[in-house]
This record gives sequence, structure tokens and C-alpha cells, in this order.
Amino acid sequence: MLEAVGLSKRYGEHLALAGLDLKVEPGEVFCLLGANGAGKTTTLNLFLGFIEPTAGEARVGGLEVRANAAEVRRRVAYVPEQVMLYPRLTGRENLAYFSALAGQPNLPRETLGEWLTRAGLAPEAMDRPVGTYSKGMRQKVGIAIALAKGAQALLLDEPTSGLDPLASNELSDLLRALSGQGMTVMMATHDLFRAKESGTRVGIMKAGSLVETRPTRELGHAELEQLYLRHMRG
Ligand SMILES: Nc1ncnc2c1ncn2[C@@H]1O[C@H](COP(=O)(O)OP(=O)(O)OP(=O)(O)O)[C@@H](O)[C@H]1O
Repeated sequence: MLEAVGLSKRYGEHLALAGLDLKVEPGEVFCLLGANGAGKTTTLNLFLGFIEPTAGEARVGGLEVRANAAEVRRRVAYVPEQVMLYPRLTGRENLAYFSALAGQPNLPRETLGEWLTRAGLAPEAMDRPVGTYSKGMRQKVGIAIALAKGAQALLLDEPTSGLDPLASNELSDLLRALSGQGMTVMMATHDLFRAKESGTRVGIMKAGSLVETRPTRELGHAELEQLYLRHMRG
């Protein structure tokens, strides 16, 4: 579903991403780990078509991202660390608005509620202004927007930063549930615990290179931390 082939990004003299080769299959939750500046966000941005590669290709469902921008935008949804919504509109109204922008005007109220429910938003919150929402609730609306537009892949940057443990746990469960329904998830995170909980595979990045990928089922929490630290120190 997501494929990088020799994918590179250079900023002046600085190689932010150095020839990434990676395949993420449908239904995987792939967690990109690595120190600040390792190239995680650069990787997400290349899959989203926000920036152009210096060399190589990013592909979504076999389509090269830059050459198929419109189709790729339909298939991929981005959930940033801070989901930008209209604070005076309710969760349901935000979803209606963004769905209309994405080509689905006039979705029935119940349908909007179903998408929000699938994203884990409590029914009593749906008709409150988003300005009253927690970060985790805004994230759920962001995920509902992605689900409503039929995205096949969800890209998240630091989704658990600033979430309390309960909200982080809910997000992990939600991502696992969505992946069980075939959604492909790629997320950049510093949260090793949640990467182990919600990820099917982790990839450790260092200075623009992917230095290790491992299925999470092979690793305990402590082992993942040891592996990560070994790469960061080595
Ligand atoms: N627009 C830019 N211009 C110049 N350098 C950039 C630009 N964007 C990113 N970089 C550099 O590229 C490298 C990779 O950055 P990136 O944001 O991908 O790292 P990251 O792994 O996501 O880090 P963090 O954990 O801090 O989010 C860093 O050294 C960064 O300074």
C-alpha cells in the first residue's frame, strides 16, 4: 500500500532522507521511531506529496505520489499532531464541512454520527463545539474525516504526544481496530510503549536511514527499548 523506493530528500547539504526502501502492506500499523531530526516527518511528507523527493519514489497503492496527486489525496489521509478544526462548529458540523470539501456534500446527520462513532467519539460530544474538545477528541474527528472520505491509508505524526494515558490507549485500540478492517497506518512517534501496543511493525530511523525494522510481536516492551537505545547510542 505504501512503498518507498530509493526515496531521498536533500535540503542543501543536508540529507534528511537517504535512499529509503520500504513496503508497508494493507492492514499494517507501521511505527517510525527515531531521534529528533531522524527523517520521520520527512518520510510522511513525501508519502503525502507535501514535498518533492530529491531522488527515488514514494508510491501509494502502486501510484507514484507526485504524478498522481489527486488520486493519492483520495487514498491517503493525514492526521497531524494538532488536528485543525473550526472551534465554533461541532464535531458533526466539522465532519460535514470537511466531507463536503472532499466531494461528499449533504451527508445525513446519522451517517456523520456513524463515522464519528467508528472513530471513537462519544455520542454526547458530537454536537458540542470543537472548541470544548480535548486533543484526543479532536484527533477522533480527524480520523472520522479520513474514514468518511474512504481513505485507505492513515498517516499520523506524533499522535500520542500530549495525550493522557487513557486517550493514548483508546487511540492504540482504534488504530488496531482500523488495521483489522484493512486500513494501512503509518505513524511517526517517540512513544515506544504505544508503538509496541498499536504497531504491527516498527522501523528505527537514524540520520535519514532506516536502520532496523521488526514486527512488534517479536519484541517485548523492554526489548524494544533496548533495541532502540542500542541504535541511538551506537
Ligand atoms: N524545510 C526544511 N529545510 C531544511 N531542513 C529541513 C527541512 N525540513 C526538515 N529538515 C531537516 O531534515 C532532517 C529531518 O527532519 P524530520 O522533520 O524529518 O525529522 P523527524 O525525525 O521527524 O524529527 P522530530 O522527531 O523532531 O519530528 C532534520 O535535520 C531537519 O532539520
